[in-house]
Amino acid sequence: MKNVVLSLKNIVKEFPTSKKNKKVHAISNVSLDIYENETLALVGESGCGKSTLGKCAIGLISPNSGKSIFLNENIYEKKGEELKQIKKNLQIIFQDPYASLNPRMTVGEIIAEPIITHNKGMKKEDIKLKVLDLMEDVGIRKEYYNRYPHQFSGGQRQRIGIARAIALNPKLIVCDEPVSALDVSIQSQVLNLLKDLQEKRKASYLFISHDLSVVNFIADRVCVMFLGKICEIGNTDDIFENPLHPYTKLLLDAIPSIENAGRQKEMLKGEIPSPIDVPSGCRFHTRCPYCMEVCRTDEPVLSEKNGRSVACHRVK
Ligand SMILES: Nc1ncnc2c1ncn2[C@@H]1O[C@H](COP(=O)(O)OP(=O)(O)OP(=O)(O)O)[C@@H](O)[C@H]1O
Repeated sequence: MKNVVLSLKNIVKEFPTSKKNKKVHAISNVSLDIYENETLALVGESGCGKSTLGKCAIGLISPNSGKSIFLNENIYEKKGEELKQIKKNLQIIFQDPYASLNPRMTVGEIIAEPIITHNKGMKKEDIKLKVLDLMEDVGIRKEYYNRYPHQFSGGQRQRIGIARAIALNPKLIVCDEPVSALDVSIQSQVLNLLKDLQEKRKASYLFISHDLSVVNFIADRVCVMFLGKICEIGNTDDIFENPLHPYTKLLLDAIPSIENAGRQKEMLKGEIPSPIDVPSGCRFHTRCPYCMEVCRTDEPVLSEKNGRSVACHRVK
Protein backbone atom coordinates (compact mmCIF):
# COMPACT_ATOMS: atom_id res chain seq x y z
CA MET A 1 0.00 0.00 0.00
CA LYS A 2 1.44 3.36 -1.04
CA ASN A 3 1.22 6.32 1.34
CA VAL A 4 -0.67 9.39 0.25
CA VAL A 5 1.28 12.64 0.56
CA LEU A 6 -1.49 15.04 -0.43
CA SER A 7 -5.15 14.41 -1.04
CA LEU A 8 -7.41 16.78 -2.96
CA LYS A 9 -11.08 16.38 -2.12
CA ASN A 10 -13.88 17.79 -4.26
CA ILE A 11 -12.02 20.89 -5.40
CA VAL A 12 -14.20 23.51 -7.11
CA LYS A 13 -12.64 26.70 -8.45
CA GLU A 14 -14.57 29.33 -10.34
CA PHE A 15 -13.34 32.70 -11.57
CA PRO A 16 -15.63 35.69 -12.06
CA THR A 17 -16.19 37.11 -15.55
CA SER A 18 -17.24 40.58 -16.69
CA LYS A 19 -20.80 39.25 -17.09
CA LYS A 20 -22.69 39.19 -13.82
CA ASN A 21 -24.15 35.69 -13.91
CA LYS A 22 -21.34 33.97 -15.76
CA LYS A 23 -18.33 32.26 -14.20
CA VAL A 24 -15.29 30.43 -15.51
CA HIS A 25 -15.65 26.86 -14.25
CA ALA A 26 -11.92 26.21 -14.01
CA ILE A 27 -12.09 23.13 -11.72
CA SER A 28 -15.31 21.20 -11.20
CA ASN A 29 -15.30 18.82 -8.25
CA VAL A 30 -11.90 17.20 -8.67
CA SER A 31 -10.54 14.67 -6.17
CA LEU A 32 -7.04 13.29 -6.47
CA ASP A 33 -4.42 11.52 -4.32
CA ILE A 34 -0.70 12.11 -4.76
CA TYR A 35 1.50 9.32 -3.37
CA GLU A 36 4.84 9.50 -1.63
CA ASN A 37 7.83 9.77 -3.92
CA GLU A 38 5.82 9.57 -7.14
CA THR A 39 5.54 11.83 -10.15
CA LEU A 40 1.93 12.37 -11.08
CA ALA A 41 1.49 14.20 -14.38
CA LEU A 42 -1.47 16.46 -15.08
CA VAL A 43 -2.11 16.64 -18.81
CA GLY A 44 -4.71 18.18 -21.10
CA GLU A 45 -5.14 21.01 -23.56
CA SER A 46 -4.62 24.65 -22.69
CA GLY A 47 -7.22 26.01 -20.27
CA CYS A 48 -8.38 22.66 -18.86
CA GLY A 49 -7.38 23.76 -15.36
CA LYS A 50 -3.98 22.13 -14.80
CA SER A 51 -2.25 25.19 -13.31
CA THR A 52 -5.29 26.17 -11.27
CA LEU A 53 -5.45 22.69 -9.74
CA GLY A 54 -1.71 22.70 -9.03
CA LYS A 55 -1.94 26.06 -7.30
CA CYS A 56 -5.00 24.97 -5.28
CA ALA A 57 -3.14 21.82 -4.21
CA ILE A 58 -0.43 23.80 -2.40
CA GLY A 59 -2.65 26.65 -1.22
CA LEU A 60 -1.24 29.25 -3.62
CA ILE A 61 -4.85 29.99 -4.53
CA SER A 62 -7.94 29.05 -2.55
CA PRO A 63 -10.74 27.07 -4.18
CA ASN A 64 -14.42 27.97 -3.78
CA SER A 65 -14.89 24.66 -2.00
CA GLY A 66 -13.05 21.43 -1.31
CA LYS A 67 -10.10 20.35 0.79
CA SER A 68 -6.39 19.82 0.30
CA ILE A 69 -5.33 17.35 2.98
CA PHE A 70 -1.69 17.30 4.01
CA LEU A 71 -0.66 15.27 7.08
CA ASN A 72 -4.33 14.77 7.98
CA GLU A 73 -5.05 18.50 7.99
CA ASN A 74 -6.97 20.63 5.51
CA ILE A 75 -4.43 23.27 4.52
CA TYR A 76 -7.14 25.84 3.73
CA GLU A 77 -8.12 25.92 7.41
CA LYS A 78 -4.61 26.70 8.61
CA LYS A 79 -3.16 30.13 9.37
CA GLY A 80 -0.02 31.76 10.74
CA GLU A 81 2.81 29.56 11.99
CA GLU A 82 0.92 26.30 11.29
CA LEU A 83 0.36 27.29 7.66
CA LYS A 84 4.00 28.35 7.36
CA GLN A 85 5.14 24.91 8.52
CA ILE A 86 2.82 23.24 5.99
CA LYS A 87 3.92 25.50 3.12
CA LYS A 88 7.55 24.56 3.76
CA ASN A 89 6.61 21.13 2.45
CA LEU A 90 4.65 22.31 -0.58
CA GLN A 91 6.71 24.12 -3.21
CA ILE A 92 6.36 25.09 -6.87
CA ILE A 93 8.62 25.43 -9.91
CA PHE A 94 7.25 27.73 -12.62
CA GLN A 95 7.45 27.53 -16.39
CA ASP A 96 9.31 30.77 -16.93
CA PRO A 97 12.35 30.77 -14.68
CA TYR A 98 13.22 34.32 -15.66
CA ALA A 99 9.88 35.81 -14.61
CA SER A 100 9.93 33.87 -11.34
CA LEU A 101 13.42 34.96 -10.23
CA ASN A 102 13.88 38.44 -8.78
CA PRO A 103 16.26 40.19 -11.24
CA ARG A 104 17.70 42.39 -8.47
CA MET A 105 18.78 39.48 -6.27
CA THR A 106 21.90 37.36 -6.70
CA VAL A 107 21.64 33.58 -7.06
CA GLY A 108 22.92 33.24 -3.50
CA GLU A 109 20.21 35.57 -2.19
CA ILE A 110 17.46 33.90 -4.24
CA ILE A 111 18.24 30.41 -2.95
CA ALA A 112 18.86 31.66 0.61
CA GLU A 113 15.50 33.44 0.86
CA PRO A 114 13.31 30.45 1.85
CA ILE A 115 16.06 29.14 4.17
CA ILE A 116 16.21 32.47 6.02
CA THR A 117 12.41 32.75 6.22
CA HIS A 118 12.09 29.31 7.80
CA ASN A 119 15.24 29.25 9.94
CA LYS A 120 15.30 32.48 11.87
CA GLY A 121 18.58 32.84 13.73
CA MET A 122 20.59 30.55 11.42
CA LYS A 123 24.15 31.83 11.10
CA LYS A 124 25.10 33.62 7.86
CA GLU A 125 28.01 31.22 7.21
CA ASP A 126 25.73 28.20 7.64
CA ILE A 127 23.15 29.66 5.26
CA LYS A 128 25.87 30.26 2.69
CA LEU A 129 27.17 26.69 3.05
CA LYS A 130 23.65 25.34 2.57
CA VAL A 131 23.12 27.50 -0.52
CA LEU A 132 26.44 26.34 -2.00
CA ASP A 133 25.45 22.71 -1.40
CA LEU A 134 22.14 23.32 -3.15
CA MET A 135 23.92 24.98 -6.08
CA GLU A 136 26.11 21.91 -6.38
CA ASP A 137 23.06 19.60 -6.19
CA VAL A 138 21.44 21.34 -9.16
CA GLY A 139 24.64 21.74 -11.21
CA ILE A 140 25.31 25.48 -10.84
CA ARG A 141 28.97 26.30 -10.26
CA LYS A 142 29.72 27.74 -6.83
CA GLU A 143 31.67 30.64 -8.39
CA TYR A 144 28.34 31.96 -9.70
CA TYR A 145 27.05 32.65 -6.16
CA ASN A 146 27.08 36.43 -6.70
CA ARG A 147 25.72 36.48 -10.23
CA TYR A 148 22.29 37.80 -11.23
CA PRO A 149 19.57 35.85 -13.09
CA HIS A 150 20.15 37.67 -16.40
CA GLN A 151 23.71 36.32 -16.47
CA PHE A 152 22.41 32.75 -16.86
CA SER A 153 20.91 30.72 -19.69
CA GLY A 154 17.28 29.52 -19.51
CA GLY A 155 18.31 26.04 -18.38
CA GLN A 156 20.59 27.40 -15.66
CA ARG A 157 17.84 29.75 -14.46
CA GLN A 158 15.48 26.80 -14.18
CA ARG A 159 18.16 25.01 -12.11
CA ILE A 160 18.22 28.02 -9.77
CA GLY A 161 14.41 27.85 -9.46
CA ILE A 162 14.73 24.15 -8.65
CA ALA A 163 17.41 24.84 -5.99
CA ARG A 164 15.07 27.32 -4.33
CA ALA A 165 12.16 24.87 -4.48
CA ILE A 166 14.12 22.01 -2.88
CA ALA A 167 15.89 24.19 -0.29
CA LEU A 168 13.49 23.23 2.53
CA ASN A 169 13.24 19.54 1.60
CA PRO A 170 9.57 19.72 0.61
CA LYS A 171 7.38 16.63 0.45
CA LEU A 172 5.62 17.84 -2.71
CA ILE A 173 6.72 20.07 -5.58
CA VAL A 174 4.26 21.30 -8.19
CA CYS A 175 6.27 21.47 -11.42
CA ASP A 176 4.22 23.78 -13.65
CA GLU A 177 5.47 23.19 -17.22
CA PRO A 178 9.08 23.36 -15.93
CA VAL A 179 10.74 22.57 -19.26
CA SER A 180 8.31 24.02 -21.83
CA ALA A 181 10.27 27.24 -22.20
CA LEU A 182 13.59 25.43 -22.76
CA ASP A 183 15.33 24.10 -25.88
CA VAL A 184 14.75 20.38 -26.42
CA SER A 185 18.39 19.49 -25.67
CA ILE A 186 18.24 21.37 -22.38
CA GLN A 187 14.83 19.89 -21.52
CA SER A 188 16.24 16.41 -21.07
CA GLN A 189 19.04 17.69 -18.80
CA VAL A 190 16.53 19.43 -16.53
CA LEU A 191 14.20 16.40 -16.54
CA ASN A 192 17.10 14.14 -15.58
CA LEU A 193 18.02 16.54 -12.80
CA LEU A 194 14.45 16.44 -11.46
CA LYS A 195 14.53 12.62 -11.57
CA ASP A 196 17.88 12.46 -9.72
CA LEU A 197 16.72 14.90 -7.08
CA GLN A 198 13.56 12.90 -6.50
CA GLU A 199 15.59 9.74 -6.07
CA LYS A 200 17.85 11.43 -3.50
CA ARG A 201 15.30 13.53 -1.64
CA LYS A 202 12.17 11.40 -1.88
CA ALA A 203 9.84 14.21 -2.90
CA SER A 204 6.61 13.82 -4.88
CA TYR A 205 6.03 15.84 -8.04
CA LEU A 206 2.73 17.05 -9.43
CA PHE A 207 4.05 17.56 -12.93
CA ILE A 208 1.97 19.79 -15.19
CA SER A 209 2.64 19.46 -18.90
CA HIS A 210 0.97 19.50 -22.27
CA ASP A 211 3.91 17.57 -23.77
CA LEU A 212 3.11 13.87 -23.64
CA SER A 213 6.63 12.76 -24.60
CA VAL A 214 7.95 14.58 -21.55
CA VAL A 215 5.20 13.02 -19.43
CA ASN A 216 6.00 9.53 -20.73
CA PHE A 217 9.61 10.06 -19.70
CA ILE A 218 9.10 11.44 -16.21
CA ALA A 219 5.72 10.36 -14.80
CA ASP A 220 4.75 7.28 -12.78
CA ARG A 221 1.06 8.07 -13.19
CA VAL A 222 -0.91 10.31 -15.52
CA CYS A 223 -4.09 12.24 -14.84
CA VAL A 224 -5.85 13.47 -18.00
CA MET A 225 -8.03 16.56 -17.60
CA PHE A 226 -10.63 18.06 -19.89
CA LEU A 227 -12.47 21.29 -19.12
CA GLY A 228 -11.96 21.24 -15.36
CA LYS A 229 -12.67 17.52 -14.86
CA ILE A 230 -10.63 14.33 -14.75
CA CYS A 231 -11.24 11.96 -17.70
CA GLU A 232 -8.78 9.25 -16.81
CA ILE A 233 -6.03 8.41 -14.30
CA GLY A 234 -3.66 5.46 -14.37
CA ASN A 235 -0.08 4.23 -14.47
CA THR A 236 1.90 5.88 -17.25
CA ASP A 237 2.63 2.62 -19.10
CA ASP A 238 -1.03 1.55 -18.98
CA ILE A 239 -2.25 4.93 -20.19
CA PHE A 240 0.22 5.05 -23.08
CA GLU A 241 -0.24 1.40 -24.10
CA ASN A 242 -3.97 1.19 -23.64
CA PRO A 243 -5.77 4.53 -23.27
CA LEU A 244 -9.40 3.95 -22.35
CA HIS A 245 -11.01 7.39 -22.52
CA PRO A 246 -11.62 8.66 -26.09
CA TYR A 247 -10.00 11.98 -25.16
CA THR A 248 -6.83 10.25 -23.93
CA LYS A 249 -6.71 8.24 -27.17
CA LEU A 250 -6.99 11.37 -29.29
CA LEU A 251 -4.35 13.20 -27.25
CA LEU A 252 -1.94 10.29 -27.71
CA ASP A 253 -2.72 10.06 -31.41
CA ALA A 254 -1.76 13.70 -31.74
CA ILE A 255 1.86 13.04 -30.60
CA PRO A 256 4.07 13.24 -33.66
CA SER A 257 6.10 10.04 -33.78
CA ILE A 258 7.65 7.65 -36.28
CA GLU A 259 5.13 4.95 -35.35
CA ASN A 260 2.25 7.34 -35.92
CA ALA A 261 3.50 8.70 -39.23
CA GLY A 262 1.16 8.12 -42.13
CA ARG A 263 -1.39 6.31 -39.99
CA GLN A 264 -5.01 7.23 -40.52
CA LYS A 265 -5.76 9.06 -37.32
CA GLU A 266 -8.94 10.20 -35.68
CA MET A 267 -8.14 13.84 -34.95
CA LEU A 268 -9.38 15.96 -32.10
CA LYS A 269 -12.13 17.87 -33.80
CA GLY A 270 -13.78 21.18 -33.05
CA GLU A 271 -12.97 23.96 -30.65
CA ILE A 272 -12.53 23.33 -26.95
CA PRO A 273 -15.89 24.30 -25.41
CA SER A 274 -15.83 27.39 -23.20
CA PRO A 275 -15.34 26.81 -19.47
CA ILE A 276 -17.98 29.54 -19.04
CA ASP A 277 -20.72 27.53 -20.81
CA VAL A 278 -19.75 23.93 -20.18
CA PRO A 279 -21.61 21.33 -22.28
CA SER A 280 -24.30 19.25 -20.57
CA GLY A 281 -23.68 15.56 -19.86
CA CYS A 282 -20.13 14.52 -20.62
CA ARG A 283 -18.12 17.70 -21.18
CA PHE A 284 -16.21 16.01 -23.97
CA HIS A 285 -19.29 14.85 -25.91
CA THR A 286 -19.23 17.68 -28.49
CA ARG A 287 -15.79 16.53 -29.67
CA CYS A 288 -16.08 12.80 -29.07
CA PRO A 289 -16.15 10.55 -32.16
CA TYR A 290 -17.95 7.86 -30.12
CA CYS A 291 -20.66 10.07 -28.59
CA MET A 292 -23.87 8.24 -27.60
CA GLU A 293 -27.23 9.71 -26.60
CA VAL A 294 -26.56 9.28 -22.87
CA CYS A 295 -23.32 11.28 -23.21
CA ARG A 296 -25.34 14.41 -24.11
CA THR A 297 -27.44 14.27 -20.95
CA ASP A 298 -25.68 12.37 -18.15
CA GLU A 299 -22.34 13.27 -16.65
CA PRO A 300 -20.16 10.14 -16.44
CA VAL A 301 -18.74 9.23 -13.03
CA LEU A 302 -15.01 8.63 -12.59
CA SER A 303 -14.93 4.96 -11.67
CA GLU A 304 -11.98 2.82 -10.69
CA LYS A 305 -11.07 -0.66 -11.89
CA ASN A 306 -7.67 -2.34 -11.40
CA GLY A 307 -5.90 0.89 -10.50
CA ARG A 308 -7.30 2.78 -13.50
CA SER A 309 -10.05 5.40 -13.20
CA VAL A 310 -12.06 6.50 -16.23
CA ALA A 311 -15.08 8.80 -16.64
CA CYS A 312 -16.80 7.56 -19.81
CA HIS A 313 -20.17 5.94 -20.49
CA ARG A 314 -18.57 3.57 -22.99
CA VAL A 315 -16.02 2.21 -20.50
CA LYS A 316 -17.61 -0.15 -18.01
N1 LIG B 1 -7.02 34.48 -12.40
C1 LIG B 1 -7.91 34.06 -13.32
N2 LIG B 1 -8.99 34.81 -13.61
C2 LIG B 1 -9.92 34.39 -14.51
N3 LIG B 1 -9.83 33.22 -15.18
C3 LIG B 1 -8.77 32.43 -14.92
C4 LIG B 1 -7.76 32.81 -13.98
N4 LIG B 1 -6.81 31.82 -13.93
C5 LIG B 1 -7.23 30.88 -14.81
N5 LIG B 1 -8.39 31.24 -15.39
C6 LIG B 1 -9.17 30.46 -16.38
O1 LIG B 1 -9.39 29.17 -15.81
C7 LIG B 1 -9.29 28.17 -16.81
C8 LIG B 1 -8.19 27.19 -16.42
O2 LIG B 1 -6.94 27.86 -16.51
P1 LIG B 1 -5.54 27.15 -16.20
O3 LIG B 1 -4.47 28.17 -16.37
O4 LIG B 1 -5.63 26.46 -14.90
O5 LIG B 1 -5.46 26.07 -17.37
P2 LIG B 1 -4.19 25.23 -17.88
O6 LIG B 1 -4.71 23.88 -18.20
O7 LIG B 1 -3.11 25.33 -16.90
O8 LIG B 1 -3.83 25.99 -19.21
P3 LIG B 1 -2.41 26.33 -19.85
O9 LIG B 1 -1.84 25.01 -20.29
O10 LIG B 1 -2.75 27.23 -21.01
O11 LIG B 1 -1.60 27.00 -18.78
C9 LIG B 1 -9.01 28.89 -18.12
O12 LIG B 1 -10.23 29.10 -18.79
C10 LIG B 1 -8.41 30.21 -17.66
O13 LIG B 1 -8.66 31.24 -18.59
